[in-house]
Amino acid sequence: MECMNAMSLRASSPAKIAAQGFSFQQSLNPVPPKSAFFRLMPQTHMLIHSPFKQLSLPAIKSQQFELKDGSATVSETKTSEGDALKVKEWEVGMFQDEVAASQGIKIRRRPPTGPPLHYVGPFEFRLQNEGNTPRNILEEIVWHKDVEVSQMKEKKPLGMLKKLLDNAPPVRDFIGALKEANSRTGFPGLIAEVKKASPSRGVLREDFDPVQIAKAYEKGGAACLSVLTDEKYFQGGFGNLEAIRRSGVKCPLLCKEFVIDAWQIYYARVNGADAILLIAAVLPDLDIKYMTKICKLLGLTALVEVHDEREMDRVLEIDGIELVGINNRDLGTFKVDIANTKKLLEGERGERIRQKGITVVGESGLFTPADIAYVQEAGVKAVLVGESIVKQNDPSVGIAQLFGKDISS
Ligand SMILES: O=C(O)c1ccccc1NCC(=O)[C@H](O)[C@H](O)COP(=O)(O)O
Repeated sequence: MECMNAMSLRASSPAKIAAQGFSFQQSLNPVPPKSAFFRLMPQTHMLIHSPFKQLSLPAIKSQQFELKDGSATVSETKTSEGDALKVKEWEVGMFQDEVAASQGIKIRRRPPTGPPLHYVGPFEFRLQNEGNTPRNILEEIVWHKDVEVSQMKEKKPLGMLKKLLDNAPPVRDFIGALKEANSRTGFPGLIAEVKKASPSRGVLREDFDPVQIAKAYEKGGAACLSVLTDEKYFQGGFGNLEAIRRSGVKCPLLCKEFVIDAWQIYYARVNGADAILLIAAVLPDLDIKYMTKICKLLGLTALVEVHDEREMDRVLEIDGIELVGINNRDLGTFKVDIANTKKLLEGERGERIRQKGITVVGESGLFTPADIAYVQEAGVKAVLVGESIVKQNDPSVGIAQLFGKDISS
């Protein structure tokens, strides 16, 4: 399929490059893996063409060659400091993807190859190819997030967020609230999701008032709330998180985001989050490790989400993880199967999780008391539920129906 887009390049600046991807690692690790991400390809560089960012053609005068695999390369005839930084930024991206792939992560963090260019008179076109087209919805979300976050960071740099931290509301104990609810009710502690829409289910609730829904959840006995902050794919927002926090709702709040950059953790904290989601299908081990440390530094709980055995095994190798979510939904295909929770908690793996004292959350596709009993039997101490309760006229009644019992007191 042919897609006609103006040629574009990623915007880069030393600050942006420093703030992207590895910045937090550099700040915490005195010896960053320089050799890896400052490795330069001699003479010839592929250019990144972001499908999301249309920027003016920079001052690289280049000659184009088409490779056998269909990707285009250009050889520079003139370089500047800015151009060199763009190359480095691309290399950081490629390095991240290589590391991620070696850990079984299929989600690429950014379009890894530039599309072939075609010239028709004065116009430049590009063809959609495997390299510049997201493979599934999760990859599309992550690529979009990459652009969104760099724009947000320009408006509110980390230094500004750090100053705002002084006035941020105190953090509440997310895991403590789940455990307390579990021992009080005998059911898994409920993380009730404030979600207007999702890519798999479309709009779940037209009359969506996040504060009203949050209050109903609290009244119905939710231990914690999960607030979708992604605007494009879930019709959520940080405004919702902030408004719920300001409304006086006492349940600790999970910022349900697609985190790809440590900056987002600070941003979540400033906007009233008590916990944040880290998705193992997106983040390599080192990112999870350092982001977990940043969460601890800020007092936030990290909910590390896995979907399969390999992701669970990776996460179990990382020290300091206290809360793990097993998503029953495959975020690439949307297939939901609650047996996934059971599968990942069986045998030696389950034993290891218990030994490590990790609290496990069963996530997605829970609709009935039988579903709750099934994942509880499998070993979860908490559940994360969206659709089945957010769709009810009165979400507090929805909670009672989900558990087959009033769990509010
Ligand atoms: O739900 C989706 O369509 C989706 C697509 C891509 C990434 C994440 C997605 N959902 C996040 C979740 O898994 C759910 O919001 C959450 O676990 C609650 O699930 P449910 O109770 O089934 O609404």
